Amino acid sequence: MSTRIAFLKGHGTENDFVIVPDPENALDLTPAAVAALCDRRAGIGADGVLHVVRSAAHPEARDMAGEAEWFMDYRNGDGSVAEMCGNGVRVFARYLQHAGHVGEGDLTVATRGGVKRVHIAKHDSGAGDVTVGMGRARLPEGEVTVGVGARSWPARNVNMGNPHAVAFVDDLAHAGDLYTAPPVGPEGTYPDGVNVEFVVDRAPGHVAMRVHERGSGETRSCGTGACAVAVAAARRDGADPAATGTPATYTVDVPGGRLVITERPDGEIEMTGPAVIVAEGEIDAEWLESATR
Ligand SMILES: N[C@@H](CCC[C@H](N)C(=O)O)C(=O)O
Repeated sequence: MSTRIAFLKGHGTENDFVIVPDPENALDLTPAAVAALCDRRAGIGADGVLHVVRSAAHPEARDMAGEAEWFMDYRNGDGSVAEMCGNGVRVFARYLQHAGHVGEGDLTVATRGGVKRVHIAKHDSGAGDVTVGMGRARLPEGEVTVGVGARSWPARNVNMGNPHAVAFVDDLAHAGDLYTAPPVGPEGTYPDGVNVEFVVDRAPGHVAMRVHERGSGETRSCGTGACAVAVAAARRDGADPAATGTPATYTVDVPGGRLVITERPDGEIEMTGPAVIVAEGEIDAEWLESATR
């Protein structure tokens, strides 16, 4: 009988992940293995993989081991590595709770974007029950442009640890089928690729978005994207918490649900939403090996 690798499946506002617990970092999770796991027809299917490793056992996280016991080694569905995944951190925390590594309340998670503080609420407030401190947004100078077919829009360049281009549009249908990455200019602005958000207004402090994620295609939600959208919407609306001392809160509807984002006067951004574990199982190691050959 071939070796089995334990996995779980989870999602946050339908941004879905294969979770692979590997505390001692013993698995060789190559880009091809990640892509095989995320394949929605031949694999388990997901937008990305959450490789769960003890910080002390991962070369990229060892420095954070004193602050956070667990490292989220996040990979996009095509096997590429990303700096951060906002929904991923919330689902990662839910997994740690599910596995009995942590309880409700506060915890820390090491990511490539630094140590993130997470709070798992005892009761769902209605907005979902896992909150993550996402850190500060960076707003690099210079306007970018996003295009779809014959249309193009000015967009805001927002960095949430990972890169985003946020375009306000009249109708989310104008984003088209999003089967391929929308072109973003000027060329060379995002040498490592970019996540692109299309946004419409729903009401004051309430927007809706679609996203094309670097490395995953169109997804049903993107946490870092929703934060980038909230910050872009706040600046467009003349709200700058650092300047006014007043927090700015935006409700961001995504195809897979709703996220609530608050930017505090110190610049810290908090995101709240649901995070769910839906299944557990075993991967056939031989299949994974052959799928990556
Ligand atoms: N879905 C994620 C973002 C995942 C990484 C992104 N595709 C990238 O390459 O930057 C989120 O919830 O933030």
